[in-house]
Amino acid sequence: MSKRVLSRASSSASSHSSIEHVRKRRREGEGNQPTLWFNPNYTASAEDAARVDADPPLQKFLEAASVGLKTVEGTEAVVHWMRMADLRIVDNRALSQASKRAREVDIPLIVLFVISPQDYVAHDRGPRRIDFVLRNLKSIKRSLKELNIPLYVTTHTPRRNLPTGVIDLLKQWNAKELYANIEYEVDELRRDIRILELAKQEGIRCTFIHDKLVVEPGTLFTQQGKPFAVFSPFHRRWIEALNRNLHWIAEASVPTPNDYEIHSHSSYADLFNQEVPDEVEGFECEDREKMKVIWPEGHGAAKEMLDRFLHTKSRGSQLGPANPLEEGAESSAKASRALTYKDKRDQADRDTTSRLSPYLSAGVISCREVVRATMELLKIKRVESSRDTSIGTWVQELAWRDFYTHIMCAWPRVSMGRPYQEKFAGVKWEVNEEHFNAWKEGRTGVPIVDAGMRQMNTMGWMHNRARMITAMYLTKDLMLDWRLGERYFSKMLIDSDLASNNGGWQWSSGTGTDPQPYFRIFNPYNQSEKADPTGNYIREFVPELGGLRGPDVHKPSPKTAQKLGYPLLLIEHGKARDRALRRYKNPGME
Ligand SMILES: Cc1cc2nc3c(=O)[nH]c(=O)nc-3n(C[C@H](O)[C@H](O)[C@H](O)COP(=O)(O)OP(=O)(O)OC[C@H]3O[C@@H](n4cnc5c(N)ncnc54)[C@H](O)[C@@H]3O)c2cc1C
Repeated sequence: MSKRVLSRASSSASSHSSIEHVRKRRREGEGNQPTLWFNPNYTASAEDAARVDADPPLQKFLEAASVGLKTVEGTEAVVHWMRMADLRIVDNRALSQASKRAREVDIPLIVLFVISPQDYVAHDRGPRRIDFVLRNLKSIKRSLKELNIPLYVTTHTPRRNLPTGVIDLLKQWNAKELYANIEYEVDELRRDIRILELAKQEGIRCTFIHDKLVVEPGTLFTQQGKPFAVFSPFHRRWIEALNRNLHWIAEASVPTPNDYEIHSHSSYADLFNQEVPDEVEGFECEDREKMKVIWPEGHGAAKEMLDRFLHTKSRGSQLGPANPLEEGAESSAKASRALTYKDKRDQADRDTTSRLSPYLSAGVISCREVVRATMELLKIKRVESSRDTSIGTWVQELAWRDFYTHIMCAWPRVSMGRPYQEKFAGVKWEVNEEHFNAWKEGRTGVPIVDAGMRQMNTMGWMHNRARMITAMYLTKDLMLDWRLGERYFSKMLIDSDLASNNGGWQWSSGTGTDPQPYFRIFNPYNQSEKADPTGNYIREFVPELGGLRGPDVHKPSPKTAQKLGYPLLLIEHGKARDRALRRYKNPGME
């Protein structure tokens, strides 16, 4: 097992001191290769995490933003800084406001995107996610050009002086107005606090806007005035507050075109000629052509996928790596996947869910637009989010998306490699590279686990139920550290989102906010029958078992497995379950 994997595979006191040691030696940007010779801290100490929780970066950022400059003079352009989670022109709040401001003072609008490879390393981003960003940027660049708005894409390393780089660009363009949507991750908030400081010194006004979520963080509180740590009461407040404030999901206007003269402007005309790179060094996407077919870029594609989810029924043909916009789906509202979601969503053997997560994670479509679409479908004037209806159940998933980002903002420790429930920091994990590799490659001998992992390796996406099953198998059956799985998912998923991924992993490992304690341990075989009643999911992704029918496909006997060249079990579920219960009950003990 590599040193890096080992260092994250244990949270004992001795391994902490070795992490500290490595941390001291490896400083950001150290060495001569600025892009790749960079090793961020993966696991904060309990003390550091507690300090950050006590004074969360979002709070500090909002305070810094509130004392920023209110007026500026002599600006020649307005800049919208587009980020990793707002890659769209339609219904983009900061872009819309930047455009309004540019029209108000009759100056051009410039859109900026900064590729920051060290941030991608720090967040365990994978090549598919980065490639998806680049593909979307190319599409946005074309659309913005039709509005005479340049999109300027630049690459910056090291990340520690990225704020200076951005402010220098603004100075170069004589732009004293900067607009951006807020990114809620700890590193990004700290970066933006620095931007605010530098901007103030340089007479630049910054406007940061909430855009990622349906309900912004810091809006919902318990009766005791605390952030919610449990989903059900959070969700009750979420839907109640949303229906009282429907303007929260109002559409932001599309940007107004710049004057055509910008194409002959001495400083800005060249910005149109600069190309979006095809790839980022260190993040070359080997299966790009396949990803382009399964996950076509652009708001138009996202909108079409949403429409199909709302108006067409699920198809077995969409089970694997297929083009989601293929012709042939029957169009009938009654057969809509959205209207059968409540009963069918856990089924992985058809495209029962929307598959919009890559688009929502990268902000190719706004979460507000998808909520509005559910209201239009039902022809209602309020948001439906009850568990009793299919649309309501689907909207509730969007509330989960909000919830996990709210959790990260209130308890930033979770994104610093710490469990939400600190008492589980000492749980004894196995260190077993062979088992970890078998899990990653889908060779555990448990068909539903292997199908899920192979689906992600093939498609860059995994069905939600399979994510839960595979994550729980890693942490409770193989007893391997949840952070190893979190990191592997993040690198492989095209929809990787720090808050949702972390929330999903901490839910599955029992270290998170979930009131159900650690002793919820999935039986993977029972789960398999529910998630894959036809067995088609397993047969699609585990071709060795393609000829099996009935219960055998969920649990082939050792003799059958051997005959078919399918791996034998790594561990027996009953024994693994006992071990997990023992270790969670007594953190630190064998
Ligand atoms: C271990 C684990 C890791 C995960 N990692 C990610 C991740 O990196 N990025 C990500 O977007 N989702 C993640 N999820 C949540 C969920 O699995 C995916 O959002 C969902 O499978 C995407 O498919 P869909 O778009 O068809 O979802 P639908 O069922 O159509 O749901 C609609 C949207 O709601 C949101 N959503 C649905 N379920 C969840 C959930 N449990 N938590 C948060 N948001 C949700 C997504 O934005 C999704 O696109 C993870 C879940 C687990 C258990």
